[in-house]
Amino acid sequence: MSAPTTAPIPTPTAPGRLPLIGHGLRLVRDPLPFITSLREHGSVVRIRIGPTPAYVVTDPALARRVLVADAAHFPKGGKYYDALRVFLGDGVATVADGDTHLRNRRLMQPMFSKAHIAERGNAMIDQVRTMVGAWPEAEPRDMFAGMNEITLATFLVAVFGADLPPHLEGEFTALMPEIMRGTIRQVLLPSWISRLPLPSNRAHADRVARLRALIDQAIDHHTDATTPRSAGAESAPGAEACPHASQARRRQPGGLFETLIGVEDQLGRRQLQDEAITLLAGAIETTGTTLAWALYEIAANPTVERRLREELASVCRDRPLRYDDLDRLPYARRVLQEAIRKYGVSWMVTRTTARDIDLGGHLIPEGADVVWSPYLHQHDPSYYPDPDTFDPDRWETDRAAATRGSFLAFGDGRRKCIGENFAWVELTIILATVLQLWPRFEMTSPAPRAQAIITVKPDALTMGFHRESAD
Ligand code: HEM
Repeated sequence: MSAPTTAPIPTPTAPGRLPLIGHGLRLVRDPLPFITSLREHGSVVRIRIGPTPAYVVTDPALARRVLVADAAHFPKGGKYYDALRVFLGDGVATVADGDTHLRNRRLMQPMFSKAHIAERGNAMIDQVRTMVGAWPEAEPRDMFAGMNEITLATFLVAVFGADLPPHLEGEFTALMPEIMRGTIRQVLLPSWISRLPLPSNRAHADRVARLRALIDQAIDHHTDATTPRSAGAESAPGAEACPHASQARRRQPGGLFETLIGVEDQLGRRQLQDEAITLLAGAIETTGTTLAWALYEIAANPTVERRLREELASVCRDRPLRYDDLDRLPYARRVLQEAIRKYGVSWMVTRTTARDIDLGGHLIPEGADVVWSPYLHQHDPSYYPDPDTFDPDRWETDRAAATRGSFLAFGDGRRKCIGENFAWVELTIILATVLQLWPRFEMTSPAPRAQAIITVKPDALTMGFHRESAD
């Protein structure tokens, strides 16, 4: 950060502002065209959400300054995170920047190391095979809801182990969409309305309380299920190199959450609950939406489908997918990356300014909301020619260089997505398993429109799956 040495560049205000609501209506009615249109007006553009100004960063190099180089001056905070905290508590995604965030993030990081995820890989594959294999043939499936269900179940198996009582998974599945809707309501409405004793506010609070109780049961179940080994038991080769080696010796391998339970004395039970809820909220819809879009694009692009199936057949032959196969599926990775690029998945993420600050010559006042948008950058034609075209080959090494650091789907810097490694593993497992178990699938609804709510989701998308291929 540096104080401006010349007069600040005047920051343009986006056109179409209405009295009282500012750009609120455009953000609700057509958020994606609106947010991508801001690039035409400058690299930092002022919008108004109601009476409050917010500064949208349209240049990915400046977004990186916000997230990395000048991150200390652009902390997380503001109304949006206050509303999320009602649901997520002080989990790693919502807790303010500072020592607590750094410490908790450091304690959580080993949970998502490649080695720990690899230990859960085959259990995740089993779970996905069971669910995807049970789909009734040819019956139209709602892909957004269906993919969220699978990502939730896979996440639970990875994090808490394979033997959670079935009622927990069922209740999580029923509660999460309602809670997400209630949370959006609270983010959008003035905070005094969220505090009124309205039936909708009470119902939201009851659901959040129920989710907390379920999470607590999952943690207890996990702790009970992990029995101590006998004193003389051999440890796994290489276990000493792992920072959680003593924990691994004490317990049978369970889920990824084991590493957090191992530091419960440092975090406390309430914090463990907050972290589990945060991970649940961060993990499900992001990956579920990506998969729904990827399958839609595959159904719409026969060449992409053929290349995916050829790659999978060359690696697995006729046997089921194994964890070790995942790194040998580069085309599947490019397809998934392109689905994430084309559809966002996050379209609006916020920071506040800790002081008056110069950003690319624009003076942003202390306490202002600053918006950055992976979706906006990933649709910038100067980095992604023909951005509305689904083109997995743009991620081939020689062409990918042209994106020059503008791919910010997982964020960057100190608040970068902690679940990125996990997301790639889970996405690849689910995509490959659907292709292996269903030789043919097709759209059974008209082409969906992208709808920006929490993630950029399809407004309506159903598909049918068939055991016989077309030829
Ligand atoms: C396609 C999948 C995913 C995408 C595109 C995605 C995207 C993001 C982005 C953009 C951020 C940064 C937000 C910010 O800077 O304010 C983030 C943070 C986060 N993500 Fe993800 N995410 C994905 C999957 C996951 C998964 C699977 C998990 C959990 C297993 C997860 C957990 C989190 C958490 C806890 C944070 C907050 C990190 C912090 O503030 O320190 N995400 N994610």
